[in-house]
Amino acid sequence: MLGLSAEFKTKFVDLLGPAEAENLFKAMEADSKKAFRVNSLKASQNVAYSTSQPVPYIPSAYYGNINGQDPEWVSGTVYSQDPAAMFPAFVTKVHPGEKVLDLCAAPGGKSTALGQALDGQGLLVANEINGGRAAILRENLERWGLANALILNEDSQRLAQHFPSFFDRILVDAPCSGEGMFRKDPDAIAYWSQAYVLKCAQRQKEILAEAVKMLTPGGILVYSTCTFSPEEDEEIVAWLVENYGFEILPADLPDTEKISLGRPEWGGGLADLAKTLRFWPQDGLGEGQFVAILKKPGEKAAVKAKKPKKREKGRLCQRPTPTERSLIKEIISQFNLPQNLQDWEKRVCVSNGHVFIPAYTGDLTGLKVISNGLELGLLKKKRFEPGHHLAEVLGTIAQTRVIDLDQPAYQKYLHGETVKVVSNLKGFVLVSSRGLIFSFGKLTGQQVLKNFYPKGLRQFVKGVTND
Ligand SMILES: C[S@@+](CC[C@H](N)C(=O)[O-])C[C@H]1O[C@@H](n2cnc3c(N)ncnc32)[C@H](O)[C@@H]1O
Repeated sequence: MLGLSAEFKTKFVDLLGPAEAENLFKAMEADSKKAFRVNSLKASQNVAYSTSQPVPYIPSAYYGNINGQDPEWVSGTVYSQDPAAMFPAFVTKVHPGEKVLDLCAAPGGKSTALGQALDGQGLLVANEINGGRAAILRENLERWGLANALILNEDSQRLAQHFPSFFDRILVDAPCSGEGMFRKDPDAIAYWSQAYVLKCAQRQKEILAEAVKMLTPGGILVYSTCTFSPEEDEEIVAWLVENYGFEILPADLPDTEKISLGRPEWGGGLADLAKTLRFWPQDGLGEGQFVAILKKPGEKAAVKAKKPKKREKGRLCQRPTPTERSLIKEIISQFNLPQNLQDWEKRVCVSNGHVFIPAYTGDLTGLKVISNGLELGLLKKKRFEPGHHLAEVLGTIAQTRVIDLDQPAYQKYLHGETVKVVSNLKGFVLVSSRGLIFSFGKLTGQQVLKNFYPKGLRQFVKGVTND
């Protein structure tokens, strides 16, 4: 038994009527639905999981459980996600080349989908206010093979000062009272009260007020929560319409019993609230979710990034010396490069030995940057060592310098051991298992594969998310 409070039950009996409320309470007692998305950016999407039960509407998404030790997860070929939580990024309808902000991004389920839709062109800014969660966000985005993401650990107010009217699309997947997560996370039940719902609603308005400033006129704001309370859903959307003149857009999904609509009567009678989406556990698609698509008034105008001052520019991007450049090239040129990295020599920067290709070249002064673009690797004394992020990005196209490990060798490698292999290759190679690239390694003359799987990730192998 979940132990729903009397206050919660009374509230939802009043809202839904006794019969429908009983359906909701019953569904909350059932097992949660598990699903995963397959990463269309990766060269091999050959996953060993069953794909016989697709999630409706979402491309390459299937019901089923995944294991965080499997090469599918470790190589960023799949992401474990609640099926209903796949919809906010899907209905954001990102196009390659756009500037997209995921304002409340960690652990990154929705950011992986937004970045994937950009297909290597344009910019994804993924922001998370909590430092520990921002670090996990970085791991998940790197694993996904995204080279064009700027990851920030900021508060929405400070972000808004840097990016006025800048983004074409913004997703605000807001912190909420989490009623839709009750069956996955019983702690959320203990935490729930009507006072907490109202506190969350206030925080959502504060975050959204900053998001509005960062959206270009005519831009798209997608607002989502994983909660059912109208104070955090329809009422918030009605507030956006009333205070900022947003237009509510339809999601354009074919009718289905598995997706319900927003309730105009729960948001002051605004008829267009019926264009918003509600996912209830009793509808059988996934956990609880609310999604609204909103268009900001005005015509789109091209907005350029704030240029860094000359002094800052030099600090942000120092070009490698000719010697450093040839050390980097010697390694990089051994691998096939995806289209968006062909011109890496023109864009490469060095900062404290870190060699990277920035996703964003505008002014970032004063912002907490977790990572900017693609980290190619590290310059050490007279050598260049390619980084893990690069291995994940190289996994997006076919490669020839690859050592594929069988299951026992793969397990050893994940735990940081060296493994013996039979190969004529020497030096840096990509390492895969079941054909899924997940790391760099270095082959010595003795056919020993030295381990380059990052130490921090070795502990995180079990850390599969399901947000
Ligand atoms: C619902 S979760 C986001 C889940 C995420 N979108 C995903 O799909 O993986 C909300 C996140 O917002 C963060 N958050 C809370 N207040 C914030 C703020 N003012 N600005 C940015 N993020 C915030 C929380 O730490 C939490 O990680």
